[in-house]
Amino acid sequence: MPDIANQTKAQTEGALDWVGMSNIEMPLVVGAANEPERPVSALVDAFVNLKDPKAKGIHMSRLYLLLEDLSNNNVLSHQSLSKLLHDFIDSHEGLADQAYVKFSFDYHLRRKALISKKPGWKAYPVTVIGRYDHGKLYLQLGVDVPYSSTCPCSAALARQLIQDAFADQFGTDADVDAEMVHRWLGTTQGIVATPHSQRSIAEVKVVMGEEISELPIIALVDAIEEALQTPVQAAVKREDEQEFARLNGQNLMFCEDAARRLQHALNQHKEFSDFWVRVNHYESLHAHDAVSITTKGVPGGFKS
Ligand SMILES: Nc1nc2c(ncn2[C@@H]2O[C@H](COP(=O)(O)OP(=O)(O)OP(=O)(O)O)[C@@H](O)[C@H]2O)c(=O)[nH]1
Repeated sequence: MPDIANQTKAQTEGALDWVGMSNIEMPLVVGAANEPERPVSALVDAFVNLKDPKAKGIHMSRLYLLLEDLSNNNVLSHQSLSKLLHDFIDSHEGLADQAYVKFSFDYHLRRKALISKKPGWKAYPVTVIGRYDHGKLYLQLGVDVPYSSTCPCSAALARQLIQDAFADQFGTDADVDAEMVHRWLGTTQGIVATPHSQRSIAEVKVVMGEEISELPIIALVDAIEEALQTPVQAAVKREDEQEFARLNGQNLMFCEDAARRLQHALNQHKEFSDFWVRVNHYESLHAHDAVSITTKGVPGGFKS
């Protein structure tokens, strides 16, 4: 059989940064810290550099078959990722000395309701990137976390309308009957305006330091949800919805507030040597989004 990659030379010579395959469909078993191993349906990007300017091309099938082996016989973990990248390079002796792989999948977690504690599934889009670069291993974990954000400005404007409605109803200096006020507060006129809120998504990427041996997916999701306080819910009874309303009211957030909360929380996690955060508030006031971006500020690290 003709073997173009091995037997012919490049028509135009030149080294290439990355060559490989994108969007390979593949089932995988994911091994994350503090969770049982879990099957997922992944899309995979696999690349090596082509350092020989005269070589016709890389051997895509070798990368594919190494991924096949991971899919069938192993679990996606820190260790298997590191081995995979080394195998990518070993399979391209003389052609490549750098390797890159990216796995994208939804990772389902059981999350408990706020008060009733009823469990429900939530799917978190996760990316795991591994790169073997000039003898150094680089591992990145990314997750998108949906949450609710209520506008602090809108809340203040709504409070003012409520104060005005109160003055209209009871006057400003008369003695008021507490029982009447209590009853009035329970009517639509008592809460005459409500602030707007929106479903929002925090996109977070972290670089995993060398001390991390298991994928910290749950720790990262927990850190983000703990910082924001208003993650979207799965199973919801009325007591849970009421608690969600209270949490929204007590955690009013511009996109700047959300990004700063995440910045502060991720700075506490020393095992993440770098981070990048993009907060997207899909506004209900506007047809456009409010966005803020921040990084840890590591020299040579993530850029906004
Ligand atoms: N390098 C390269 N291969 C491509 C591309 N598009 C499709 N292929 C195909 O990928 C297939 C696998 O290539 P190789 O890994 O070299 O296959 P092989 O020669 O059977 O495998 P080895 O014996 O391990 O070298 C070949 O049939 C190529 O034609 C491309 O853009 N670049």
